[in-house]
Amino acid sequence: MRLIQNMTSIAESAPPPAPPRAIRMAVIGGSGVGKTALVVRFLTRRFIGDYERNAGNLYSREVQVDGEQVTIQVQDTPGVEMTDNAINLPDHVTCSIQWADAVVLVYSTTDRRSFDLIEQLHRQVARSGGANMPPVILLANKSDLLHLRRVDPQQGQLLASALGCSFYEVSASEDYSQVHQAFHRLCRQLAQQQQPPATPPPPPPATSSTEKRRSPLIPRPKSPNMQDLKRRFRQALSAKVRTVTSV
Ligand SMILES: Nc1nc2c(ncn2[C@@H]2O[C@H](COP(=O)(O)OP(=O)(O)OP(=O)(O)O)[C@@H](O)[C@H]2O)c(=O)[nH]1
Repeated sequence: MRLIQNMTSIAESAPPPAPPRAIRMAVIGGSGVGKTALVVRFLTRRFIGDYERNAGNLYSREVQVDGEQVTIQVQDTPGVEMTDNAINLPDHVTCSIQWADAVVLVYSTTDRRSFDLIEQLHRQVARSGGANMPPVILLANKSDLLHLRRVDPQQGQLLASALGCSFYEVSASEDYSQVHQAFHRLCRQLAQQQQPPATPPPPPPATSSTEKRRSPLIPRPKSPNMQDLKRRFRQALSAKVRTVTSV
């Protein structure tokens, strides 16, 4: 009975399990390129044909990444427009770029203007990330609409290579596996980046040649223990008494 009580109190005092790690992604691109369709497809497997114009919804879902339970937060953003060769970046998009750990840039294969936006959007991400540039992937959506194609796959691939990011041509409406593969790869990339290093960092270099680092093989000098101190104290005292009595 007591054993059971003890076990219960141990179980009660155990710390609660840590919440799953969160991965934050922002999906950015021109208007109507299929940002919402892609996010919903990735998170729910479903393609829903019609959405209201996007005001910037945040989606959240727990998924398995390399065996680890991870919370993915995906920020859908309003479409970016271009006027007179300059992009008009809504505040929501700027904030989402700053917030995100990773960015998904999207254009539509049927919309040349959405493709032309990508370079400038990437520049914004780079400017915002500074030295900590977040990982980016480039998605060319609506690949099923062959008769309406305005951007060749090679052009997308070339642009992605120039920007140093991965490239996927996908169709939110026709192919779940492509969409999943693209987003999932980004999740893995992020999860690996966020892992603490597997090996301990190397020791700092010695500041001068005369300064020697303590080798783990050289034993530390022992500090005297209490027994030892008491013994030495008694010895000193009896020696003193002997000298006093001998005077
Ligand atoms: N054929 C086809 N249509 C798609 C695909 N993806 C999205 N669509 C359609 O494209 C339209 C726009 O899709 P959305 O997901 O609303 O695009 P968005 O980029 O979120 O749009 P905004 O919020 O207005 O910027 C919708 O009618 C979708 O059904 C696709 O892969 N293939």
